[in-house]
This record gives sequence, C-alpha cells and structure tokens, in this order.
Amino acid sequence: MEGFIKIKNLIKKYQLNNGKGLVAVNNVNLDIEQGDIYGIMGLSGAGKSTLIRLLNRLEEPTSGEILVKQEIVDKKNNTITGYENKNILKFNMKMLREYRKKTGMIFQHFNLLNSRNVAENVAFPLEISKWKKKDIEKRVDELLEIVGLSDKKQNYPEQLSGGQKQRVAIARALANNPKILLSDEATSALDPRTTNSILELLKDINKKFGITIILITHQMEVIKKICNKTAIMSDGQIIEKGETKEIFLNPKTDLAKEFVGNISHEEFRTEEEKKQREENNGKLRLRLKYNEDQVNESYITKIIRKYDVEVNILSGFIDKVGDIIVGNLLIEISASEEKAKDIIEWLKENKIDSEVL
Ligand SMILES: Nc1ncnc2c1ncn2[C@@H]1O[C@H](COP(=O)(O)OP(=O)(O)OP(=O)(O)O)[C@@H](O)[C@H]1O
Repeated sequence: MEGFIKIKNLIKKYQLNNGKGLVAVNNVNLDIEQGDIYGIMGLSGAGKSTLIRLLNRLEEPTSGEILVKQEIVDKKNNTITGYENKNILKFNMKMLREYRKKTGMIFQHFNLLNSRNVAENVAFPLEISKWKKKDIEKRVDELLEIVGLSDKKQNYPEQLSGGQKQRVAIARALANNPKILLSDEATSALDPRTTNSILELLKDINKKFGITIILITHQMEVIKKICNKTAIMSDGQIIEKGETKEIFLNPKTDLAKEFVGNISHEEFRTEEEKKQREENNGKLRLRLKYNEDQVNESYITKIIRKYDVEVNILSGFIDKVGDIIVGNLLIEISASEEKAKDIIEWLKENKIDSEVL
C-alpha cells in the first residue's frame, strides 16, 4: 500500500533565548508505506528526535503537512467504507487523542512508571482508554506473552534489566493496537546482544501485526538489521533516502558513505551477485596518482561504466606539491583478472599513474 504517511515540506524552527532562530527540521519530505520499517539515521543534533516528535505532535511544526492514511468508518454499521489522507496537524484534540492511541512510542530510557509493576505499566494506556478491568487483564496477558515477559508480571521496573524494561515499554506501546510505532533510539542504552533481541522483537511485531515502524538511530547496525528503508539526516535536512539495500550498496552523499563505510554489507547482495564476486578472483587494489588536469575528471565513474565493475574508494586526498596539485586515491576493484589488466592498461593510456598493491 502506498503513501501511508506523507511528510510534506515539514519545518520546525526553535526560537532561542539569544533571539536567534534554529531550524531543527528543515523542509523534510518523506513517503512512508504501510508495513515499512523506516530508519532515520544521523549524527547528534541532526534533528532526528525533533522529526519523530513532530509525527505524534509532541512538538508542533512551524509549517508543512503530515498526511496519514485514515479509515473512513460508517458509524451506523461500524464498517470501514474507504480510506482518506488526513493532515494530522489539522486534528482537533479529540481526533489527536484517537490518532495518538494508534501511534505507539518507545524511548531510549524506557519511560516506565517506577511505582507500578510490569502488568500495571502495560495496563496504563488501557485504563486511560477506559477499558473494563476484565478486558485489561486479558489484554495485558496477551501483550506480555508477545514480548516474552509473562513470568515478570508482578515485578517492578527496578527489578528488570534494560532489555526487559524495553520489552515492557514495547508491550505498553502496543496496548491499543497501534498502526504506527515510533522508536526514539530504543536500543541506544542497551548492550549489543540485548539490542539484537529487541530488534528481532520489533521485526516480529512489524511482520505479525503489520505495524509500520519509524525509528531513529545513530547506529548504522540498527538500520542494517531491520530497516527496509532509510533516510539520512544532516542539519535538519534529509540528504539521502531510499531502500536500505540501495543506500548500503550505492551511498551517494559523503555522510552516507561514512556511515556505511565501516560496516560489511555482504548480505545485501543476491546469491548470484555473491557467486559472481567469488568468480572474480578477489579484488584488485590500486593506488592512483593523477595531476591537476585530471583532478576534476571523474575517472572512477568512467571505469565503473566502461568495465561494469564495482569500485570501492578506500581513501583519497588531494595534495599540493609546490604549485602542483596531485590527487591520490586508494581504490579496490572487484574484477576478473582479465578485466583488471584492461583497467590498468586503460589507466596508462589516460596517463594516470597506477600502482598495484
Ligand atoms: N526545545 C528546543 N529548543 C531549542 N532548540 C532545540 C530544542 N530541541 C532541539 N533543539 C535543537 O535542534 C537541533 C536538533 O536536535 P534533535 O534533538 O532533534 O537532534 P537529534 O538528531 O535527535 O540529536 P541527538 O541524537 O543528539 O538527540 C539541535 O541543534 C538542538 O539543539
């Protein structure tokens, strides 16, 4: 299904005490489909938290639209007769309350109520929704079963590990059968193994209940593990977005390249692609030096197009030797031996100094 959540030209400006303005979210456009696990990645201060808080109006935007697909219900028969996109920024308090019920949220520090035990924490949103006591008990049991904490019903938050606390928070977020789950750095306070188990749980919930998940993180590992789509945020703007696989295999911006750089992404390749890489007899590693006239020429793009190969740039810098500008690039090419020879020959023809490492 398309266009479940459409974020259009969204802007959030803060007025600072010194009188200056700060644009935390700067003209963001995103199209999130139903069933997506959409990851928003960025460095500290990029605007991720602000963006996610705008999605349930914990923050009010300065301008823009957030369109969310809503059911049109025939109240007489209580049947769904169709769907329409509604701008949640135009919702009155009653509509907003209904929307928030269907939009769960989890946080880095869990935000549990310490005076309530596990069952009472999970029951909390149901009490607010005025469920009957009997129904609450049944639903709480269901939810604790989903998150694997049935045996901790009577425990208090202080008796739980970080991972268990996050499971309680997830159960609570799911209580009203939400359609959307917002996750604000939900695994940032957890160790790697617990992180994995929470990510597995989120993936399960997404599959089983068809809940669309929007998660923000500063960990590319999190994106890689569960997100089918990714947006990279910098200085309030989305600078790159698309299928996670595409971003891992062909990052376009320097920031995305940096995020992806240190992480192996072999699993994004198909079996056929993997086999082909094996047949390629490994990789050719070259150090290229080129002069001022050649600096602006995109030789890497030319090599990729001409020889249909994959090139990884391992490092690169432009140096000034006296008045002469010298480019220095370390690259790795996945190519058969034959192709590798052709590439070296082609570099020679183009007077690019190459050294096989
Ligand atoms: N209430 C506020 N008043 C003023 N400025 C704010 C407010 N909230 C956030 N900002 C500023 O907006 C920018 C984006 O902050 P935000 O918390 O959204 O970034 P982030 O990507 O989530 O970073 P982090 O990962 O560190 O939380 C920052 O420069 C921050 O200082």
